[in-house]
Parts: sequence; structure tokens; C-alpha cells
Amino acid sequence: MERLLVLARHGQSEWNLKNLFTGWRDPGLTELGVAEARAAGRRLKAKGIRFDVAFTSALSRAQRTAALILEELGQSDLPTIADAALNERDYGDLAGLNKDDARARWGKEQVHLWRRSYDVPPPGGESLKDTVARVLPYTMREIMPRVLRGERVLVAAHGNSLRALVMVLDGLTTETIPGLELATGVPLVYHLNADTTVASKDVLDRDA
Ligand SMILES: O=C(O)[C@@H](CO)OP(=O)(O)O
Repeated sequence: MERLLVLARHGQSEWNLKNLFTGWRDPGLTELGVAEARAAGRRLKAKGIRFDVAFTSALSRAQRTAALILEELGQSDLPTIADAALNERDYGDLAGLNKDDARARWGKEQVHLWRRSYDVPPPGGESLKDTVARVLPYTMREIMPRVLRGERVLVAAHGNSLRALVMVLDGLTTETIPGLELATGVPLVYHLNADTTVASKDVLDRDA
């Protein structure tokens, strides 16, 4: 039985372009972001991939990405479930600040810890550990049972909510997770075994 789970980070957002911490703020996609999402859909199509259900966050950049991918696949009418459990990490007081300004103010190392460490939360916001603690239960309850039943599932979400999932799927540790960066509009195609371990992982990169 096929147990397909595809994870796609949204295309470039207006705030990615402006280099601002975004978190739970809700900027739209840029023109490039729209093109990236469409290209992701085309690469999935070229692989012959189709979906039975899509999950996304409560934020418009991920929702639009899901819609654009599905449009490219000719599956615009697919049931799509949006839930805040898949939202980007809450960046707290950093949301809306420029990332270079933050480095100038707090230092490169501190900002890197806030952005990529496992358990150092940004002021007033969520660490990756906090993000795992909401993404994982939702995934186990709502997403994984469908994958295990043979439904082909798309999850269009965010850099850090997907880092949380990839950490678990790929068995990354608190030492190795800081090195994981997810590019915008690059789908990760997982085939799972019946016990939810990973049978195969295919990164549909831009030149794939
Ligand atoms: O600003 C954000 O919400 C995220 C994703 O764009 O940024 P970072 O790369 O720091 O995780």
C-alpha cells in the first residue's frame, strides 16, 4: 500500500523578501512566491503525484501555496483542512523586526539560537520544542491515520512547523536540528512504512 506524505514550505512571502521575522503574522506571497508554489506543483505533477487530502495552516501564505499546488495538479476541488496547529513558530516580540537589525542589536549567535536551536524560545515566542509540542500531536491525530489508511496527503505549511515534523520523521537530534533549513517551494516527498518510519524521501529541488 502507498503511504504518501508530501511536505511543502510556502513560497516566498512579502516578509521573507523584506527579511522580517514573520511567525504568526500574515503577509501574502510575493510574485516569486506564487511562481515557486506553482513550480512545486508542476514538479509533483511530473512525478505523477496526486493527493486525496491537503492540510495547511491558518495563515494565508501556506493556504495560497496549497491552492496553487493543487491548481497545477488539476485538483483545485480537493478537500483542504486548515488548522493553526500547523502555523509557523510564534516569533513573539521578534515578529515584524528586521533580521539584520536583530543581529546588530542582540548579536549573531543569540539570533541564530532563537532561529535554529531546539529549545531556546525567542522573547515571548515559541522554541522549536514548543512548536513540536503542537505540530506532533496534531499530526499523530489528524494526518498520520490518513497516511496509514493509504490516503495521499499534502501538508503545505512553514519553515519551522515543517522543521518540527522533519525532525521527527528523519530522526534528527537536538544537536543536528540546527543545521536543517527548508527552502521555499521545495516539496519533500515521503513514503512511509506501516510503522510510520520512512521508507523513502525525495527532495523535489528546483532542478529535480
Ligand atoms: O520569519 C519567520 O517566520 C521564519 C520563516 O520565514 O524565519 P526563520 O528563517 O527565522 O525561521
